Amino acid sequence: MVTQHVLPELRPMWWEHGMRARVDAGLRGVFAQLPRLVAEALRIGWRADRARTLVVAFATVCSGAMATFGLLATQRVLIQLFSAGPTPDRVRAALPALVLLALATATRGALGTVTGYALNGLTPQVNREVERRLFEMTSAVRLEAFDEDSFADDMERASRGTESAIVLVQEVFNLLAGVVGLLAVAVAVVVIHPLLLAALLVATVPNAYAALRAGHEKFRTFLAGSARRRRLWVLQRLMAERISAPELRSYGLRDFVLGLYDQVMGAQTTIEMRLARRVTATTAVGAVIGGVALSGVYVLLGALLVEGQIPLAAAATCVVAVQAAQRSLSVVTYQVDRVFANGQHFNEYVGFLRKSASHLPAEAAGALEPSRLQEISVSGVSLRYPDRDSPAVDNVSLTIRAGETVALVGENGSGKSTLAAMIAGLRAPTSGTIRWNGRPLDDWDAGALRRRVSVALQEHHRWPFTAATNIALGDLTGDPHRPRIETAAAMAAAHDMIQDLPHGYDTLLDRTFADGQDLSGGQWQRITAARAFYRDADLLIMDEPSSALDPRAEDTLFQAIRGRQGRRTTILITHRLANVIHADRIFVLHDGVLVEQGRHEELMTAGGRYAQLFTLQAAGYLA
Ligand SMILES: Nc1ncnc2c1ncn2[C@@H]1O[C@H](COP(=O)(O)OP(=O)(O)OP(=O)(O)O)[C@@H](O)[C@H]1O
Repeated sequence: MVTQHVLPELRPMWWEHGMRARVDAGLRGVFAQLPRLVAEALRIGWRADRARTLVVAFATVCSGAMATFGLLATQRVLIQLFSAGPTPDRVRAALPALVLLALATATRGALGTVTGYALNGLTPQVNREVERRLFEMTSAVRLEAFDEDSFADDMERASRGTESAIVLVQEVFNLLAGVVGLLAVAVAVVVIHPLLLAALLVATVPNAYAALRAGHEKFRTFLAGSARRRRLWVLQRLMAERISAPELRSYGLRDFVLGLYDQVMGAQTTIEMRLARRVTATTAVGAVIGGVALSGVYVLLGALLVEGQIPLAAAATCVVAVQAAQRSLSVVTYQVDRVFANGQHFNEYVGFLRKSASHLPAEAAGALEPSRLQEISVSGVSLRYPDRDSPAVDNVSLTIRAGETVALVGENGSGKSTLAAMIAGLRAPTSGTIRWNGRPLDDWDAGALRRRVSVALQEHHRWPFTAATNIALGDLTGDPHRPRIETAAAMAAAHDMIQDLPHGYDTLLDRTFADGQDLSGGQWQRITAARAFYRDADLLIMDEPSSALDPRAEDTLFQAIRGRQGRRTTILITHRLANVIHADRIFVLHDGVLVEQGRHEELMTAGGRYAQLFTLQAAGYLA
């Protein structure tokens, strides 16, 4: 079997975008973008905590100034020590410069501590500010945003981009520290002897260029390995996770998956090894050029010394300066790469926020407080999902009056859930209008309207909270009320089951946490129904509430639903047609179109699609 067919090309991971941008931009592109990224990092820091950002910036620059002082003081010390005269006198003469050197060194150390302290305080604030803005956006966008193929990917990358924000800030300050350090050395060297600046450049620039090129090759290597890492990630999930473990064993898939591993990894490892050799070659060439250049500088210094152009002290200081410059330069080259790559991740975050703004609900045209439900009317409503040729719901019109229990039935994919989601206000129709008490849904205050509707979705979520909280989530307008929670649970046949859990209603329903428990599919479905009952809503929408329930639980649930009839309004979606016999009206959908409607007896007499489905199902029970 060809691996490509089993493990086709996977989507790039979030971090690969930054890497790819780095490789594509090349060295010149990286430098062109640096000023914008530096400005962006400073802006984030400034927004999160002005005082700390100022402290870090000030300490970084001062620390550079101290480096200049330090080098100049070093030279003064050397001049005094190399001057003529008895040794004790020379040491005494060097003392003031030595004190200055010690002071500059100590101040630099102190400034480093101040910078670290301020940055540590800045980190949680930047993280919080950036993350909160993301969550404010992801929890506000319309549901339709999630239908877009790229949305989930963009969000994944954006959420990783939040982690890059503080890294970007820190690295920009590191970069600034490196640049200030370099300038400090340059200033000190010029003050000592202008010619030494040329020597300094010769000794450091070739090495720096080689380091940047090697960095470029390393990025390419990393990128080449990304396909391997993505596949490894998939294979790891298949071979090492709980969810796939039972099937892996029951079908004896171990050798098959290990075979896939060998194929994928064999090819990838060869590519990576080839690139690794190139990185080593570039680094080695860089090191040789750097070494030769440095020897040249030392030869130049020797010549200047011999000809008496510079004093011995200046030559010695220059050696110290070259070493300091090399240290700063390696910081700068490393940070340039890091700032660029993290800047790209952060760009993903900024871009996501910008793009998502187009998915935010329109500012409420009307903010009317909705009145108690009297009637819902659906007029000529259609919805077409993106990338779908035919509409999921096609020109449907119907009316539901307060107190009615109506059922939406039809085969898989006929549009029942989509129609219910539009009635619940979770999705906007592509065309047509849904009215609540005669006014379009958009006229009402969206939050207030939602509070009057309770929805048990087919694809319900398993919230990682206790059983009690899972039910109380149905209505967070007041404090959770235990007797009310238990009543809702009893209506959904969940009460006894919850009491049997190790900590009853206080059992945590998530195995990721210590002491957490998992429930069966049917047990979760009971909790979901209980949550919907807990919200005492005008309109209850239940989408396939009993697909995983045992007959006894199903009976309890439908009794509770029938108990609402005449008092509250219920929309029921189910394939178990025995449960819709008592509905006030049954709407039959087929390929998104409303093809029949009426009471059970009327539809049976009509002998249409509903009658066929019902008879088919009933025959199964009688056989
Ligand atoms: N988010 C989505 N994006 C694209 N197409 C979708 C989406 N949700 C549903 N569809 C498609 O819309 C059509 C109607 O789906 P819907 O879930 O409303 O049907 P249903 O009648 O509730 O089906 P079932 O009985 O299986 O629950 C189907 O063809 C389905 O594939």
